[in-house]
Amino acid sequence: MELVRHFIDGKFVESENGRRFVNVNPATGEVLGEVAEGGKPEIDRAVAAARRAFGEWGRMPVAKRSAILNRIADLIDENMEELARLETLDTGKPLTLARTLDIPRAAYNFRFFADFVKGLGTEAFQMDDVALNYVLRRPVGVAGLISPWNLPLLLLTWKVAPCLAAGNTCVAKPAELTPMTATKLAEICQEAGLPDGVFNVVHGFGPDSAGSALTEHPDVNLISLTGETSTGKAVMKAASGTLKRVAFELGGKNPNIIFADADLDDVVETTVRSSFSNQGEVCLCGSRVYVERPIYDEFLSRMVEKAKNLVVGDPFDERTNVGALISEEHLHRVEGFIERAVKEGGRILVGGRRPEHLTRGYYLEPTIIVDVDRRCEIVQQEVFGPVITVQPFDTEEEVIEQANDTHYGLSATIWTSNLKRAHRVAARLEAGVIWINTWFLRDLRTPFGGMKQSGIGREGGVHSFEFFTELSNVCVKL
Ligand SMILES: NC(=O)C1=CN([C@@H]2O[C@H](COP(=O)(O)OP(=O)(O)OC[C@H]3O[C@@H](n4cnc5c(N)ncnc54)[C@H](O)[C@@H]3O)[C@@H](O)[C@H]2O)C=CC1
Ligand SMILES: O=C(O)/C=C/C=C(\O)C(=O)O
Repeated sequence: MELVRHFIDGKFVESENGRRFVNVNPATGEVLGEVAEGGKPEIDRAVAAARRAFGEWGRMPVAKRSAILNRIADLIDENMEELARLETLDTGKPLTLARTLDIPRAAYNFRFFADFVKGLGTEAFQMDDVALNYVLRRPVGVAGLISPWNLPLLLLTWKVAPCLAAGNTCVAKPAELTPMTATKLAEICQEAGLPDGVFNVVHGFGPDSAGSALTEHPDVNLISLTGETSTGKAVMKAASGTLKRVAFELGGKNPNIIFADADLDDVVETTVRSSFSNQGEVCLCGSRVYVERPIYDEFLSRMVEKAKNLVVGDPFDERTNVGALISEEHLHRVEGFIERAVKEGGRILVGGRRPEHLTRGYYLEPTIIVDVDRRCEIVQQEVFGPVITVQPFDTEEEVIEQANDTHYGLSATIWTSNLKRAHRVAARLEAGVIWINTWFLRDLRTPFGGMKQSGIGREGGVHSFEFFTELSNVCVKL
């Protein structure tokens, strides 16, 4: 792609001051192109355009809005190959994953919310023969949607689709490391007939840039962010000046709890995925693996074997399982976690290095670390890379206590053939999303989000609409 531009009020534009930054392909380290670097002036223009468009879009009949959103979904499907290629160039993720997860889910996000909004109801309460209360639901206004680099189009559309379905307009601020599919989505929105100003994209950085200008803007009503926990804290402060409503999906340090009676073939196959898919750059990855002692050794030997056989390399090669990490800086960050884990007594069973056969790009071998203490940094902090720790446990009580012992609370996985135990453990885990004998199986009607420092609020189904709509109670005296 040549220059990646902003999309403001239906036009692809550069920044007023002409500033740009470079976009790097993490699989090669080569420059892919330049990106317009937005700041306050671009955010001001985009917010003004979104505010102007709000009246007409918010009042449009739901069926008409829904038809436009379904058209966007169709066009995402039609542009599948190009979108998948752009996502792989930007992120370094395997093309096979972009084709099977990221882009199909982006289309489905639009289709799902376009349909869901048509069945959305409200409440009514009768006070005997005295009065009737009914509730009006309406869009809130202009939303700021801030997304991360790991699943760029999937996570951007997870916000844009319900936001627009509810009748709001928005300014999206994609992650600076992965700008391309957001601008392609703008082209698609235009082709689908979305009115100018309803969806705007401003590229740029977070602090002192487009991100902070958006979160501080007095005419933005809502901020939805997916990103790091520390970013959530900064955005909350910035948004407090004008008391914006916020929804945050933040980091995770998710426990994967494996009891001895689980189906080990299934466990190993899925745990390889939940540890290393998308290079471990998924907030839902089960990076802390707890294994009941009787199967600990066998589990480890099978996992090590599988991890060694994963193909790390060129994301465009269909045989590749693990692509490149997002950036050189992130690769150093992940390597730093591994080094400190070893200093704290951890033992690397497999991986821990850059693959020797890859001389450029930001690759890391899938890594399994054992013999770590529960207080080690690697057990407590989100790494966001292809790195897991594995620890044995002896009792249900002990593993629940360890699983809950971080300040995160995003997701958890439980493996057992004893369903009574599975339900009992699930009820005690401090996590917003819990899987039993599976991982990353998503039903978009369900609440999605984190407890503790993993987030504020829930997205999905009616929960997205709770965030993206205002309610007014009307009390009528009978
Ligand atoms: N809970 C969840 O669903 C998910 C959480 N994440 C988390 O995101 C992180 C990886 O993504 P990154 O892009 O590095 O996260 P990040 O927090 O650095 O950036 C996310 C977005 O926020 C923007 N941003 C950063 N600082 C900002 C500020 N002060 N004001 C306004 N905007 C700001 C960035 O430009 C980017 O668009 C991981 O830590 C991961 O846990 C990622 C995906 C999903
Ligand atoms: O399925 C979803 O809606 C979200 C999935 C993944 C994340 O949020 C994440 O990695 O970051």
